[in-house]
Amino acid sequence: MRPLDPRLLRRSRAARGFMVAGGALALLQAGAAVAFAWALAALVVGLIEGDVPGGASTIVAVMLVAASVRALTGWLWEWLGSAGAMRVKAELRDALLGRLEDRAGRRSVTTARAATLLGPGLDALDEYFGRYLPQLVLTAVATPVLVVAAWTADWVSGLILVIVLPLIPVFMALIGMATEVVQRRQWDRLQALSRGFLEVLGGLSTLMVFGRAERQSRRIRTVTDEYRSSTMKVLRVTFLSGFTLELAGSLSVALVAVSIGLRLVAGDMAFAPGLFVLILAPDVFLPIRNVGAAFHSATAGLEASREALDLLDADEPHGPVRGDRAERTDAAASGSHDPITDGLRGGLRVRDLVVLRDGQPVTAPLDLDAARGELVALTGASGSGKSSLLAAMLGFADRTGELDLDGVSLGARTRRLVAWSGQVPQLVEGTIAANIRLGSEDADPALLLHAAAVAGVDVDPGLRLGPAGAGLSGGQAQRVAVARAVHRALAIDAPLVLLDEPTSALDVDRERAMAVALRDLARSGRIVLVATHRGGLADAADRVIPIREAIRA
Ligand SMILES: Nc1ncnc2c1ncn2[C@@H]1O[C@H](COP(=O)(O)OP(=O)(O)OP(=O)(O)O)[C@@H](O)[C@H]1O
Repeated sequence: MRPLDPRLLRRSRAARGFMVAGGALALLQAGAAVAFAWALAALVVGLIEGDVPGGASTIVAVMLVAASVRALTGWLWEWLGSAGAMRVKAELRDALLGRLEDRAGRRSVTTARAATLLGPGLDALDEYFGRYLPQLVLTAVATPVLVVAAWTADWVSGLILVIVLPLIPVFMALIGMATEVVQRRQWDRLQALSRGFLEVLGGLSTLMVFGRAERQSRRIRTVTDEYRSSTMKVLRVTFLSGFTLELAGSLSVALVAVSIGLRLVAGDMAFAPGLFVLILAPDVFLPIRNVGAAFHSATAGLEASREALDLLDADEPHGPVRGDRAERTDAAASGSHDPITDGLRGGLRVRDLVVLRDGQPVTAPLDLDAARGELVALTGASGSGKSSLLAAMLGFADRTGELDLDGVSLGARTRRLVAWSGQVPQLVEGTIAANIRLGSEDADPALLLHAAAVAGVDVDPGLRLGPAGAGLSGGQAQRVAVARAVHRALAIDAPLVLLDEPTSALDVDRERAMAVALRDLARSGRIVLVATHRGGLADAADRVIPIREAIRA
């Protein structure tokens, strides 16, 4: 495990700032340590010899200033550590969220992994920045200054320090190798635990109905036990390595002390430089010993930041064009300046569109043209790819082929132009009105009633829903979700409205009413594209596009 991942410095401005400010603080701290050791040695020797150079009060003042500077730098380190951790976490979270949004719908990053990484994973950077990195910077910057000061006073002690100091990093490297394995195993276990919890929570009612809840609790118990035992293993390695490093540090200081003692007794050395080096020697080893002690509490942060950086550095897939990259390519080819707003012409145009999931085609090639004002129905067998086509239009799934609206390539970057409701209503806790206005809260309040009327919402907009929108029937929830998409379409004047199975839970009369209302919505100057199995909605559409199933290898 590397003590500091250079990618962190490359990626994070805050981390670079931390290192520069830390370097300056370390120099200040080293200077204060040298000044304190010199002043104390001068005072003691002066008092013994009856002649304090410059006067005892001056020396005491120097000692007080040096001690104050050390205390101040200690406090500044605390502040720098927490501020640095906060900023770096925010930067990494921001970058990761951006990357995960690009990757939405990909299986490579599971929800549990993302949640663990973004939450407790990056929180572990507090220890890393708060305790470990300050000591690492001190070791890199202050230790050489202290060694040079000791060498200047007594070259033999300087030489001993130069010989024994590298032993500690060697021990640390050996311990680091052992730690890496146990730490990675523990991180994997934590992720497995989160994954298990998330799956079980998501499907709890199903598991209970099918009598599988007990088996799942046994599974969680097993994973928890494994996590507990791997935590104990990490702790064992931590204690052992702490002991080893303390021993190595103490023996090294003892070596310097013994050599000085022998030479003082033999009269080969003056008392003042000997005392100065003796006072300074523990300070020389202190940062490196602290690095060892803080290393283990920081490894969780190191491991999480490694994973975050791996994810950020992961190569984009080759071959098939990803949603947002397709936009850029198409925009460049058409020479357009603002791919989102320029060149409004021509409605929806789809050529040879194939949606990819995990790099594999899941739809047959599709051609489609739709003009503004049209209600278009995508129909086809279950699994033929209707939802996947909508996902590609939203930039949630990779695709090949051309897909543009009014001459602008559709995908992640144009998502804000599209109003959408999915197959599952996905309502949130709060009032029906808040659910409908979600994301467009500033819109004209009159639009709420308009959208509710289009979607046939007949429940009181002030009614409060429970967590995950609990409190409505399936059909009611579906209509609220459609109302939300319609509200957004009206609020942002979206040229494209995508609705996935908007009438699947409605009776025939309500379906007919919604079909008419959606056609009217289209007539107001937008394309309304619905994926549907229902004849009633398809019959009302201006255009019906049958989706063929992809031929799979
Ligand atoms: N997230 C995903 N990852 C991988 N494959 C997927 C994913 N979602 C869908 N698929 C696959 O893509 C194909 C098309 O699925 P899609 O949901 O688009 O079909 P659909 O026509 O909307 O089906 P339905 O009418 O049942 O909703 C299916 O074979 C499915 O297995």
